[in-house]
Amino acid sequence: MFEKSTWIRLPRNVVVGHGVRSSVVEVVDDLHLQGRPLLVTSPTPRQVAAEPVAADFEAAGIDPAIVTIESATFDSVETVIETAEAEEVSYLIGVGGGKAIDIAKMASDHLEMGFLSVPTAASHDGVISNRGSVPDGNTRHSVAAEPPLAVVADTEILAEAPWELTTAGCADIISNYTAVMDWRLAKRLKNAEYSEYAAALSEMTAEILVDNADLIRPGLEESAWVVTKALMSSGVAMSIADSSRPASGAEHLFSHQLDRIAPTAALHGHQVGVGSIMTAYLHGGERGIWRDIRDALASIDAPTTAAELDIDDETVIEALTTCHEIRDRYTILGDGMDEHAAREVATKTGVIS
Ligand SMILES: NC(=O)C1=CN([C@@H]2O[C@H](COP(=O)(O)OP(=O)(O)OC[C@H]3O[C@@H](n4cnc5c(N)ncnc54)[C@H](OP(=O)(O)O)[C@@H]3O)[C@@H](O)[C@H]2O)C=CC1
Ligand SMILES: O=C(CO)COP(=O)(O)O
Ligand SMILES: [Zn+2]
Repeated sequence: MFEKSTWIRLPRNVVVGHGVRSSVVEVVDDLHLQGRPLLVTSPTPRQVAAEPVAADFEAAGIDPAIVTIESATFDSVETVIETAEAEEVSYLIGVGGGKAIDIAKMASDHLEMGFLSVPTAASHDGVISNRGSVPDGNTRHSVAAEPPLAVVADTEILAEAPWELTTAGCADIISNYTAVMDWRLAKRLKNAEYSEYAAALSEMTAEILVDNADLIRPGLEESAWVVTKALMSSGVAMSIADSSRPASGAEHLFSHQLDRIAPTAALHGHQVGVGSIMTAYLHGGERGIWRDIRDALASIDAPTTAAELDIDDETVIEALTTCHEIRDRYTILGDGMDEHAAREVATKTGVIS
């Protein structure tokens, strides 16, 4: 008997472009959302976008509530839940980088309310995804959550954000190459659940971004457009797979481990990019695509070395040799790298000196 089934959850409206911040109220109307929104934001995005969005609601005769969170923690999720209940809001709007959007996503899941995603940085592919990522004990990776009802990505705001946030988003996309290699390996060796459509979309997204690398330049709004479309496409791949597998392999394990052990972690996208150089080497050796990944990262000003991440060499080795333990996800790291092998791959790829 045929027993396969799939349920792909995606936003209904995705609005990307110059000045679309002022469309948030219209998008809410189009979704037939009633009542007050709670804007969930963090300090800088509050000034950049949440205050203007709140003013747009007020002008439309809707009184929005607003809560500012400082850190990606379950205490922040709790604060948002309490505020939503106290203010008697009907839906949430996450306005910010990955932190604010993930907190809004997790809180809306708990509250069984819809939420909208309004990114202020093109820094990660969780903007549209059905994954939420809030550190929980020793866990740093994402978990299943609701996707946003809509995404409103204003390229004017995204282009004015610090350039390194955009290069982090690019690196998060470039790392899809190795994520998909790991996924295929896990399918071959461990019969991991696999979606050819999601894998193809994820790889194609990385390819289109790399092919358009010459359009990705500081101060160019076209860059925000190219990167944001790629972030959306990668997030959709995760939703099709109902897993972060298409966009997260061993390079993400490496980054999650750095978040735990490095005294000051770098941006998520930058860490996974450097991880991807090394895991590409592990997949293909000298003749593999690791140089292409490194050169693509370098061409858009993303870090390619531990020094550029401001992380010391020994922390890189510790993360490489221990990160296979942090999640039940088979990758090229198998049951772990020994220290000599880790030092070799990190040195040969120039990640450490
Ligand atoms: N759910 C998912 O599927 C995914 C989730 N993620 C998660 O996303 C997070 C990474 O997101 P990231 O955006 O890098 O992290 P943050 O949200 O912490 O943002 C990084 C920094 O950028 C600042 N910022 C944001 N927008 C602007 C702006 N327009 N101008 C100036 N500064 C700005 C923030 O300010 P401030 O300090 O004021 O907030 C913060 O200091 C990680 O936690 C990662 O795990 C990543 C990929 C997928
Ligand atoms: O960052 C992600 C995809 O880019 C999400 O992956 P994780 O599930 O590893 O957190
Ligand atoms: Zn990522």
